[in-house]
Order: sequence, then C-alpha cells, then structure tokens
Amino acid sequence: MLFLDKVTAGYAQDIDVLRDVSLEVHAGEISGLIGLNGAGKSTVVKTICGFLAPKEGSVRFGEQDISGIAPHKLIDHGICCIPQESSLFPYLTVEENLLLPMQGRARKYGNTLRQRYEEVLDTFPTVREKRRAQAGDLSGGQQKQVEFAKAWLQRPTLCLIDEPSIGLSPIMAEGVFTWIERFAKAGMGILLIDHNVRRVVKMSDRVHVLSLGRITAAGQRKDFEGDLHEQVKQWLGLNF
Ligand SMILES: Nc1ncnc2c1ncn2[C@@H]1O[C@H](COP(=O)(O)OP(=O)(O)OP(=O)(O)O)[C@@H](O)[C@H]1O
Repeated sequence: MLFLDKVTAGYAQDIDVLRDVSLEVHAGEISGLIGLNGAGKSTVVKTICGFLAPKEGSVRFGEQDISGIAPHKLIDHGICCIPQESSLFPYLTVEENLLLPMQGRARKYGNTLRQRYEEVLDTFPTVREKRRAQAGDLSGGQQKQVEFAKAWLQRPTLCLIDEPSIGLSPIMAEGVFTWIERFAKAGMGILLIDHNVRRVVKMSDRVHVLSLGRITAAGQRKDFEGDLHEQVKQWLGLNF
C-alpha cells in the first residue's frame, strides 16, 4: 500500500536527516518503526505527509507517486495522520474538530456521515460525553481519544500514528494500542511509531529499525520477537 523507496530528506538543503530510507506498509497490517530519540522517525512521517519533499527517492501510495503531496490533500487519498503533538483546534468543540475535515467533502462522506458519527460516539464514550466541550479543555488522554475518533470517522486506507502513548497512563496507553489493533483489523494499513519498543514489536506485522536516519534492520515480527533483534537488545541494555 505504502512504499518509501530510497528516500533522502531533511530540513536544510545540505543536511540529510533521512538517507536511503525504504519501508513498506500493507493493507490490514501494522508496520512498526522503531529507533532511538533523534533517529528521524517523525521526519519519516513528515516526509510521507508532504511537510518535507524527498530530495531523492519516492513515496508511493498504491499506484500513485505522492512524493511531496500537499498535506491538506492527504485526506482525499485516504491517508490520515495522528501526530505526536495534538492536531486539534483548542477553541473549537470536540464535535467541530471531528467534523471539520469532512467540510467541503459532502460527495465523499455525505450519506454515511451521520451514521458513522453516531458509531464513533458509541465507540469513544469520552467523545460523546465531551462533544460540546472545547477541545483545549480536555486532558491529554481525552484529546488523544478525540484524535483517534477523528481518524475512525474518516476511515482512511492508511493511518500514520506517531508516538500515540507518550505522556499517557499505562491504562490509557493500553486503550490506544487496542484502537490501533482495531484499525488494522478493519483493513487499514498502519505505520506505528512508539517508544515502547516491546509493544511495537509485539503488535506489528513487520518492523523497521531506524538508526541515524538509515534503516538498519527490517523484517517480519518473528525476526524481532522472542530473542529480540541484536540492535534492539543493545538499546534496552540487555547486552551485558
Ligand atoms: N523542524 C526541524 N528543523 C530542523 N531539524 C529538525 C526539525 N525537526 C527535527 N529535526 C532534527 O531531525 C533529526 C530527527 O528528528 P526526529 O524528530 O525525526 O527524530 P525522532 O526519531 O522522531 O525522535 P524522537 O523519538 O525524539 O521524537 C534530529 O536531529 C532533529 O533535531
């Protein structure tokens, strides 16, 4: 579904943060992307989303080359991003935040929107309870729930999820991982980045390791779980 082919990208003309990065995400699968702080994981997401254009290589989504796509066009391709920082408008209500992406897209969402919205409220009880509240008044965990509800409402083909559990209590983090599994079961392709390496390995169908901007290991879950991959062992301090 999503293929990055030897992508080189960075924020400054002469400094590359990503070098020759190739990775793939398939429908109904979770692709994990793990790496130390500063390895370039969020830069991968920003490059897929078009905030950065690849200097070399390409980003393909199905048959289309979406390298350097305008970020506001992602939704029309069925791509949704749940970024590390909140993407909600704090002075809009939860309901306004949820429905905003659908505005001007009546042809795509018109007939099914009301039914889907009700389903979202059933799936995310906090969203139902807080739908008239300003998003900025919600706690971090509640805002994360709204982010996932917003994605679920859009039913994207591909969902990019950057550090969803950061700053959440263990119970809330577990809830987040359950939603991600549910998204994949519904057929979405997921690119998942999280600092909880064991959790990412456990729930991913394939895993990519990013180190100083390069993919240094990639494979199926079985290659990483059990006796964890040598690189991961080193980060976790298991190699002594
Ligand atoms: N907007 C920016 N302008 C310039 N450099 C940036 C910018 N954002 C990130 N960087 C640099 O790019 C490199 C990779 O950062 P990135 O945020 O992609 O890493 P990461 O693996 O997601 O790290 P973390 O786990 O800490 O979120 C770092 O050296 C960082 O300082």
